[in-house]
Amino acid sequence: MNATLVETTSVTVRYGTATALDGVSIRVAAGELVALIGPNGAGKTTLVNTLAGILRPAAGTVAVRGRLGVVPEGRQVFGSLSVEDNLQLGAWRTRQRDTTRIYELLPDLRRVRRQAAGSLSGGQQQMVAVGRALMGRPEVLVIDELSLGLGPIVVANLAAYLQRLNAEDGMAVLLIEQNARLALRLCGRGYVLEAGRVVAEGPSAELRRSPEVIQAYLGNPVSGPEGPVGVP
Ligand SMILES: Nc1ncnc2c1ncn2[C@@H]1O[C@H](COP(=O)(O)OP(=O)(O)OP(=O)(O)O)[C@@H](O)[C@H]1O
Repeated sequence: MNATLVETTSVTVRYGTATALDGVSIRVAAGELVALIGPNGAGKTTLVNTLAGILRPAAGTVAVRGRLGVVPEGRQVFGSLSVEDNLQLGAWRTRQRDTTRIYELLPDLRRVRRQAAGSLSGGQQQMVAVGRALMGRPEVLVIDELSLGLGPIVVANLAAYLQRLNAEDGMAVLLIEQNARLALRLCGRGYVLEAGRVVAEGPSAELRRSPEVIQAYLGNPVSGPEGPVGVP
């Protein structure tokens, strides 16, 4: 079994008296693509912020053993800064400021590298957010809603970049998504989070056959092997 990079064990997180995560245990090993799906309010962003160390669990443990990169919900690019400067900010930890590899991976960004990030489309801003996280050379990338507000072609392109990074660099990904169809196609394994609890987990192929998952998230069975992701 590959080394564990990210692991939560029975993690509970509260906002005041409200429990947002209730005994959540998940694991991401080196080289894995892992999906975490769930409806609005399930606790997905709370989990991301807990992994990032922004929130502290009331109970349980969080272990992050590899370099962690985070693409936060809503992208949070610096709108008045150029694309290049946004990417450079991602190098604060490694101080390796060479953006060549990022533009190789995300060639659409090269063309707009001098533009203010705030003037870009939603899809381009999401690429900036991904590129900025990649500048930290993460061993595991946590993405909070890759597909939010983006068209299917942009999402398919971004998914293909993630597959490439996973295949070429062995980067692990924890993909947190409301688009279950996309997440369970892209990732080999997944978790279903509902009302702060993991209610199902396993290989994506099994989750895609689960009547509960089909009813709640997919609408109809999704067949075929994992990726490459076409139209989500
Ligand atoms: N700052 C906060 N203060 C109080 N309650 C919060 C806070 N942030 C989130 N919550 C509550 O915690 C629960 C989980 O919220 P969270 O944002 O983690 O869910 P989510 O799965 O990311 O939802 P979405 O898909 O809508 O972004 C929700 O019931 C939410 O109302």
